[in-house]
Amino acid sequence: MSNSSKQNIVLPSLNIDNLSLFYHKKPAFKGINIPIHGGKITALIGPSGCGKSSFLSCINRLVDMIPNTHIEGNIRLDGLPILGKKIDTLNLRRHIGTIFQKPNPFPFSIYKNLAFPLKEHGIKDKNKIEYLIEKSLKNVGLWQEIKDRLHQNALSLSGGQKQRLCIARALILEPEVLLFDEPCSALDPISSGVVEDLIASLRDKYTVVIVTHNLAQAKRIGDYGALFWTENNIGTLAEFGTIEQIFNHPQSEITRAYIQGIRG
Ligand SMILES: Nc1ncnc2c1ncn2[C@@H]1O[C@H](COP(=O)(O)OP(=O)(O)OP(=O)(O)O)[C@@H](O)[C@H]1O
Repeated sequence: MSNSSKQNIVLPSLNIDNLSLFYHKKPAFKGINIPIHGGKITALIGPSGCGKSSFLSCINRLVDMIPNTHIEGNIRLDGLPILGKKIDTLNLRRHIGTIFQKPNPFPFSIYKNLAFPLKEHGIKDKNKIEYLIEKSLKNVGLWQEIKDRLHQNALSLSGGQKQRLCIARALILEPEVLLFDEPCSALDPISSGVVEDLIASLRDKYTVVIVTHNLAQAKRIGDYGALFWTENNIGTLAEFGTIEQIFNHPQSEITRAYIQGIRG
């Protein structure tokens, strides 16, 4: 689906209902309720260890790969439950792309990095693959920069280019939801700005959830914000609201103190 046609469809929401995650029976977070609005950017903020990354790993079901984990509660994507053993997680991750903190291109060519997920999902037609590679690189503003070096090793790219390639690799499967786990924190300030602008440009085309330690970034690009906190070493949700509410009219004393840099 092209980005222009995406603008005409309703993007899926994610409903997080009383979600708890346990590692080896110990809760990482408990009782999280968040409505993640379709086509908007929801920024997850909060101190280290309060469960933000673990929360993302429940949405994309990467948590299934960690032994001795247990989830309680529900996550619904466009109303459909996505937890449970019967869900085809490979197919789910076609709809929910993830971009990690450290740009992690595979150690082979730029072309193969982008062709790999397509082949994994059964797309083998060379013309279609080349069309989708060009489209996804254009979507992240990389096409002009690297169109003449598609067969060079992706590890030869700069840090910012690598991260944009990883975003292109997520976009190539045409997901509706994108999860970003501190996508700028390993980048220099200029590359960080380029990637941040790119994420902001995805608003209205994808449902975006971003974990960031950079409060200014959350304020700049978020539509909604969720402050995670810890009580007795267990993650909780201190507050969810519009970014305007979180930063200018917080309802919780914890949020007020965290935003002002007094706590956390
Ligand atoms: N694979 C794991 N096995 C056991 N415990 C884990 C695992 N991953 C995370 N945890 C624990 O779960 C809690 C939440 O960690 P998580 O990384 O989700 O927090 P975070 O808010 O994303 O932190 P940061 O901002 O530092 O990335 C922590 O106590 C952490 O030690």
